[in-house]
Amino acid sequence: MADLHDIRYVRVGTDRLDESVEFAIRILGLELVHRDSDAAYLRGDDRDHNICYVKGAAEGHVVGFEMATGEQLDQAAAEMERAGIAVRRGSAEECERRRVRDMIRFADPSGNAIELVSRPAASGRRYFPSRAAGITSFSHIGLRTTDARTDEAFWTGRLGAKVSDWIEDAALLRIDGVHHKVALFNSAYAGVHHINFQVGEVDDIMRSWYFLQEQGVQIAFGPGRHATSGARFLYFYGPDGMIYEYSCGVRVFSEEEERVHVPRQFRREPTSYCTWGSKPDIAEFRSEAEGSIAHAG
Ligand SMILES: CC(C)c1ccc(C(=O)O)c(O)c1O
Ligand SMILES: [Fe+2]
Repeated sequence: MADLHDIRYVRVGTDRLDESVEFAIRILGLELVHRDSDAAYLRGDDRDHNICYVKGAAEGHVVGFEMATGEQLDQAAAEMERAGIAVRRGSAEECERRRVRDMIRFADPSGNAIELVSRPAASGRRYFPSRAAGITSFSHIGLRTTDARTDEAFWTGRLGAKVSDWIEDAALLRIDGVHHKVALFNSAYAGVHHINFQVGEVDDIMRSWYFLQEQGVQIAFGPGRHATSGARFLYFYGPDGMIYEYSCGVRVFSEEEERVHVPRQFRREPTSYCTWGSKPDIAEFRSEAEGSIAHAG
């Protein structure tokens, strides 16, 4: 079973490259690290980059995870091939574009493109935010799933993730002490649902809430507090309908807490998503059956 060290990057194919970069800098507060005609690399922490916007929506969404060693990467590739999963080794050019030494690529059962990488580039320059959003790190992604139970089995059985909690059948998955690095999100199609950045404190969330509204940015959900991780949150829309989340105070398990933690089952109801009473403006919640999250008090 693979042992994912950490989430590393998201690659977002877009037909609106300039707009996405502008939004990431002016609204989100990310630092532009590199830009060429086909791609733009941005970050919200000291790593080389966290998001790479790639020219062309056909490139789709890709999530990259770091393996601690090249040997572990090779082992993960071999294990997955033995299990009948189609694994492709990245070319030298693909590795260069991702600033990694080595990589493999495969899909989860929903069809989400996943990359495992070794020796991603470190950066000697500290993160220089483009706006005072208070971002401290890139932390997790919301990942669309068309079959939450099957994807959960893949992430836990093949990739070594652990379930921290469920909301209905959608698991919040951890790969280290942080409550989750992948939040499965029920959907009719695959792809990245949201990209999360941690901010320092709840004041950052509230300041951004006012700032985003002033800038005419559509708020998707919040400000609120997740029942599951305990994090205070704010979700908002960027270009192409991509959702970004700022949150702070996500639960971090100690080794002892991890050892004894039993995942909690939350029902699909408003208070499972937000203990403060905020209502989401998110398509999947709107299209829920009558009487569920979009409608219940
Ligand atoms: C609504 C999504 C899937 C969700 C649910 C819970 C948390 C959390 O506990 O922090 C999230 O971060 C989410 O994105
Ligand atoms: Fe999230």
